[in-house]
Amino acid sequence: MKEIKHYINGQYVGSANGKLFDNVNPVNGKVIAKVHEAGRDEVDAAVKAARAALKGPWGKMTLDERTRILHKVADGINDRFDEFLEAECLDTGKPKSMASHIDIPRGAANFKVFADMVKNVPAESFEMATPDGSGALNYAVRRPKGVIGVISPWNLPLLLMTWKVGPALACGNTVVVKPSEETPTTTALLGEVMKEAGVPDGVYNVVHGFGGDSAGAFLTAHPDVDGFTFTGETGTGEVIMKAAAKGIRDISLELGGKNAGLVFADCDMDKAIEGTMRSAFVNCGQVCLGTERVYVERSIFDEFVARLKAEAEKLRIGPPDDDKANFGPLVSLKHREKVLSYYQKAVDDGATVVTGGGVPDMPEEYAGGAWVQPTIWTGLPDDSAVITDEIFGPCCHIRPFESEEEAIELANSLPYGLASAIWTENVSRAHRVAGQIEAGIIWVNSWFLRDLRTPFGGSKQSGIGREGGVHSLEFYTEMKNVCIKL
Ligand SMILES: NC(=O)c1ccc[n+]([C@@H]2O[C@H](COP(=O)([O-])OP(=O)(O)OC[C@H]3O[C@@H](n4cnc5c(N)ncnc54)[C@H](O)[C@@H]3O)[C@@H](O)[C@H]2O)c1
Ligand SMILES: O=C/C=C/C=C(\O)C(=O)O
Repeated sequence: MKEIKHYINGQYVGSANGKLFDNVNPVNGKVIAKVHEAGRDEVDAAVKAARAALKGPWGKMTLDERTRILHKVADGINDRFDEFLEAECLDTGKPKSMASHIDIPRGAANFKVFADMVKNVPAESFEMATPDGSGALNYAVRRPKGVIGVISPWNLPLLLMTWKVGPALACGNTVVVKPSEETPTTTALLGEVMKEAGVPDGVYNVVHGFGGDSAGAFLTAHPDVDGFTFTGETGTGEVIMKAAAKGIRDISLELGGKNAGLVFADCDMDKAIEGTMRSAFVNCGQVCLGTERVYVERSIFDEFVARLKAEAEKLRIGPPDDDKANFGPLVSLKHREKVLSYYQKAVDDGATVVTGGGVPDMPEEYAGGAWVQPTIWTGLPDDSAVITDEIFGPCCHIRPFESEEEAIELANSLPYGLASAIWTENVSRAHRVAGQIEAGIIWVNSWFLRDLRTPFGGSKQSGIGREGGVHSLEFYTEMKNVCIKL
């Protein structure tokens, strides 16, 4: 059986404690690899290697050399596109048609975009007067933050990990990555690409394992890590924030959401249906930006529900290799248990199940997989846990609203504030509503349309800080002001 090892100081190494855990294919429940679980020793070795590389070749490299190497990393991902695609789809079960358009290309783009960006960011300077009349000049320079701990989730594994590693390395930092225990493979494979591209040993390190009392906790407790960037659940974010407080380490947190879609009667219904379909069901609903609460203006409510139901029932469930399939399984049976508990809760709370609500019949070979039906509800009270909790499954609840004010109030009613989608052809309304929604990312007549130069992150309990564009550079560098008395 294939083994997935840590990548430390440019070498693949196993765990000294001999602990291995299963990597399971969610399409059929079969074990596809055994993964080494890091103990404190491996985490310590990875942090030491990262510190040494920072002081060594990586820290001494010119910006030109560094960014040229990062372009080679991007090219290396593209050269081995099929291997990355296969690995990502085995770990997650997601359709190849999706991963080949989103996950893998973004894995490469995350290196290119930030490599180019760091070369083009101006520094500040201020001239000032002094009492003696000679004046002074201030200028700011950016320096790498240091060793960065990267902790990433399973839903878009390569995309979300490289979204952090790309800018971190472009800014001259070194990293220790702890990928999700559910999806270790592409993060491990990237080590080979780093080596081939000429990234010095110790710059990119990977330790595998779980969160609490395992690699994740050991990494966040390690005193020689200078900052942490984390994407995952809000509750985990709180734990990591506490760990980072020890030693006053900086954090960037991209956390959970319970995003609202607002559909106004003046929308283009075709666009609203297409976008809401994607936002509720793509990646089997496992996208932090996804819409689990859909609010629709009363006059078009019945038509919208009927059309979304018709489209959801056209989704084709199947494994990654099925070219026609656009809907895969959830990431694991454990996650399915959670999603199904909300499907049950919806019924208990009096929902009308418009479509789905259970587990689809699958052929024998996929019976052990984490399959679940795309599901739409109406009729739930606003305080049902189905409406207030992030489910992270292929489901949404649709509720009518009477006025713009009510729609905004409903959208803002939860402690999350990650993303929102507004569907209207009225430009004034679009600006007005976008201005009042409490979320870090607002899409108007679109969803998950990404320009990597833009600020990305959540407000309220959906995160702290922004990544993307210069905001990533803000987090991954320390600014230093030099004041020269003339
Ligand atoms: N805001 C965003 O940009 C964004 C993007 C994608 C996913 N998410 C969120 O991620 C969640 C789904 O991902 P998940 O289930 O993998 O999240 P998770 O929080 O369970 O795990 C994320 C990572 O944290 C690690 N971890 C868990 N406990 C830890 C601990 N005590 N110390 C250190 N590390 C620990 C895990 O092993 C994993 O690598 C959802 O809530 C989703 O909304 C947010
Ligand atoms: O599941 C969450 C998706 C996050 C997407 C990004 O971080 C991105 O597109 O950069």
